[in-house]
Amino acid sequence: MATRVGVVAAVAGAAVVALLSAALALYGQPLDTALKRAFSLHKVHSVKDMENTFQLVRNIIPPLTTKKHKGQDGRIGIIGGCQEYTGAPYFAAISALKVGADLSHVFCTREAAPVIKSYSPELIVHPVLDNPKAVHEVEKWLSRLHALVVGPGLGREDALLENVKGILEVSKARGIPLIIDADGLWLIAQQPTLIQGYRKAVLTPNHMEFGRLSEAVLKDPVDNSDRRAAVLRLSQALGNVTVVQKGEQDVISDGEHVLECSQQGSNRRCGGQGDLLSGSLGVLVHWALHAGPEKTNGFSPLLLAAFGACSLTRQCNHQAFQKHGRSTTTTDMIAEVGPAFNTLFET
Ligand SMILES: NC(=O)C1=CN([C@@H]2O[C@H](COP(=O)(O)OP(=O)(O)OC[C@H]3O[C@@H](n4cnc5c(N)ncnc54)[C@H](O)[C@@H]3O)[C@@H](O)[C@H]2O)[C@@H](O)CC1
Ligand SMILES: Nc1ncnc2c1ncn2[C@@H]1O[C@H](COP(=O)(O)OP(=O)(O)OP(=O)(O)O)[C@@H](O)[C@H]1O
Ligand SMILES: [Mg+2]
Repeated sequence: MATRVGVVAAVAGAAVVALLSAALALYGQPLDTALKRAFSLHKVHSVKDMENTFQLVRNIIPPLTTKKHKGQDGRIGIIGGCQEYTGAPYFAAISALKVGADLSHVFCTREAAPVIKSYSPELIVHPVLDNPKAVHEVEKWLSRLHALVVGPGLGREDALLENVKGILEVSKARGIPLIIDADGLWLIAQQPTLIQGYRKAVLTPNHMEFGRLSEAVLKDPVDNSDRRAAVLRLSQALGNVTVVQKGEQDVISDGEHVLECSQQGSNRRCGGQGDLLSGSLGVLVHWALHAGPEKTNGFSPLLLAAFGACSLTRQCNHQAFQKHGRSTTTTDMIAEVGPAFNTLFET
């Protein structure tokens, strides 16, 4: 299989950093250069790691039983959808359902709502995001939601971003897992303190978004020569917020470990694939946190969820490309969510 998992044994961070700092003081190297060296020394690539990680993802998938009521396998909220972008929140919300969530809510602007509703009768759509009481309108639903995906198709209008700031604050106060994507990451790049130290958050930047975030948080340009070190460093600087840098390989870190997902996809890069990823991740994060430590074997639940969502998105891309080639679109990928999920996780 074409997946490689690079598990960077990141060791008890503080002790290592202290040791390195001391050593570096002697040799006069910058700390981050040495950290990169140290972590690349600990890299392990093996089929066994890959299979172990897939097995842990399989462990977090809730069984389908006759005893459950609607909602138990996931109630996911998407914050996004404005005049320009209605496809992105739809892709994220429908992907959450196709992965296995029971209910998927979209909180969008008034004019985007009828459009998004018209794509699918399966989605619950709230036209509240440009309402002066948007924070209150979303907060009313938070006790019923297991995770929020913030950003697909949100746009960058100041008034909307101000409302989303409030939504992030009330969600954090309730301990709701947050997946921040697309224009949600634009907001975080303006104000990194909004997410600083919140360990139930996963950021899913593409190439551009990662550059903006890194420059905002670390105050220097990204070093693209070592993506693992760059992702690890950003996660650490954000106080161990999990970061997924999407690309030719997806690089995932919680500031302690680094995983790499290179599940075979295709060379087709149509828009919306990132939305499929963030919507899927909303469900998998809920499942991973709900599964508990005995199922995750002490591994970070968010890291496992991210690895699962990346593998799934890439497998959907691979399968859709087999059928549609260059004409593959995200809608074709969404049709592959069920079969791809079975291929990867239902053994
Ligand atoms: N159908 C829809 O409604 C879609 C809406 N989308 C939304 O569009 C908004 C903006 O997202 P973007 O991702 O375009 O914004 P970004 O500001 O991150 O990206 C800007 C542009 O950079 C380019 N780019 C990407 N990777 C690059 C690389 N490796 N090197 C150089 N350039 C690169 C892309 O062409 C992209 O258009 C978000 O709200 C997003 O959710 C997208 O999700 C796509 C689908
Ligand atoms: N060069 C690549 N080769 C293989 N897979 C890739 C490549 N670039 C991105 N991907 C995959 O595509 C998915 C989406 O990543 P991408 O960088 O396109 O996100 P995005 O720009 O946020 O997408 P969106 O259009 O939804 O906003 C991820 O699962 C990633 O693994
Ligand atoms: Mg995106």
